[in-house]
Amino acid sequence: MDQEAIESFRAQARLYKHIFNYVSSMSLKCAVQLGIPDAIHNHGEPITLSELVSALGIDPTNASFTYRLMWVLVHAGFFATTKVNKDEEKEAYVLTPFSKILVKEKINCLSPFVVGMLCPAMMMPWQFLSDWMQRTKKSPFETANGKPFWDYMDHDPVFKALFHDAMRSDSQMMNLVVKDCEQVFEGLKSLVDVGGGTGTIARVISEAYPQLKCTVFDLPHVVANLPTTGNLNFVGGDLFQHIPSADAILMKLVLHAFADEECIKILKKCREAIPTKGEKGKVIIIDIVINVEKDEHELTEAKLFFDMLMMVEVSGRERTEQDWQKLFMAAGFSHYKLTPLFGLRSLIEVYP
Ligand SMILES: C[S@@+](CC[C@H](N)C(=O)[O-])C[C@H]1O[C@@H](n2cnc3c(N)ncnc32)[C@H](O)[C@@H]1O
Ligand SMILES: O=c1cc(-c2ccc(O)cc2)oc2c(O)c(O)ccc12
Repeated sequence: MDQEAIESFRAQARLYKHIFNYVSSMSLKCAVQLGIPDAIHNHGEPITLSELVSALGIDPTNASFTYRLMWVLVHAGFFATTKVNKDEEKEAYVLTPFSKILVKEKINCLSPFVVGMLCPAMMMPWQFLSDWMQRTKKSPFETANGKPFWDYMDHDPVFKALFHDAMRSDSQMMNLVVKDCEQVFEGLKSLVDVGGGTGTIARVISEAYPQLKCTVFDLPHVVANLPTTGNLNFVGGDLFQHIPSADAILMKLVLHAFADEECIKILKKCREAIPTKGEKGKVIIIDIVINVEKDEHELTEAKLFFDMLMMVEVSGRERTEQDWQKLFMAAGFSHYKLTPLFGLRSLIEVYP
């Protein structure tokens, strides 16, 4: 075979891998729905195929399907295999760092994120992306689901629960870093978590800093019936209309859902809500900052995926540090301090 033909076949294999990347994500979703990470964890030692099939309540005649699912997931690194004992040929499955964060009893379990992000309402909009770019005014999400993201959520309780569970599980990971953020919260008496959802991150902060009065501010249907506990309370409203006053405003994964002009409006409202004189008064943003030069290839790829996700679902975008700086200055802020956190997010303190 000549060089050109060899290259074409290599390119074909790479192309097919990309075309069928969804097989990897959907197989992972299937594993989470079946409870495979929990079954392996609860077994307490490497689990053989027949033990796994039995633990999952799968009909033994379907064991070969489970074997093939595990084959692709082991190949992708979600699980690993080990020999049951040195002399035996028999293999058994174990968790890897990837699947350890899918075990339900772990505080940082991301299983709800897998199921929520891969639900039909989130997947269908991708079918309308090229159409939207060429001619449609409605966002891909609206074309696919009949309503814009937040309106649709108000009318579909199943989607609402899936999405908020996904965001809650993503926020739980913040437990791992909040204790390292003392200098961000020290000296503050009050904080409003704008677009704080059902209050996961505010609850973590209010427990870590009992002197801090924390308010979660979100759409009325999101915070309806959420009770005040200790130093944590909930207020419903629209962030474009009015933001409650406090020493600091927190916005985690909120601004990336909006276009630049909307972000400037929101930031101006935040500036009105905090003290603009003296030591206190800042906006704390936890969001993605794209840094192609500094980040590893895989991290940039994940951030670019989120950029596409924001475009398709809510007409938002992820930003570089320069993009963020422009927004802060346009909204009348004077300076900011950017601290990269672990994983995808950075923490930005923005001052009047
Ligand atoms: C991606 S979620 C982030 C939730 C939470 N901050 C977190 O990180 O888990 C964005 C939140 O913004 C809220 N939101 C969207 N539009 C809003 C508006 N106009 N006024 C108030 N909250 C809004 C949504 O209800 C949602 O809870
Ligand atoms: O569908 C999403 C996903 C996110 C999201 C979740 C977790 C991360 O670490 C980054 C991004 O954020 C969203 C969002 O802010 C929004 O307004 C709508 C949809 C999503």
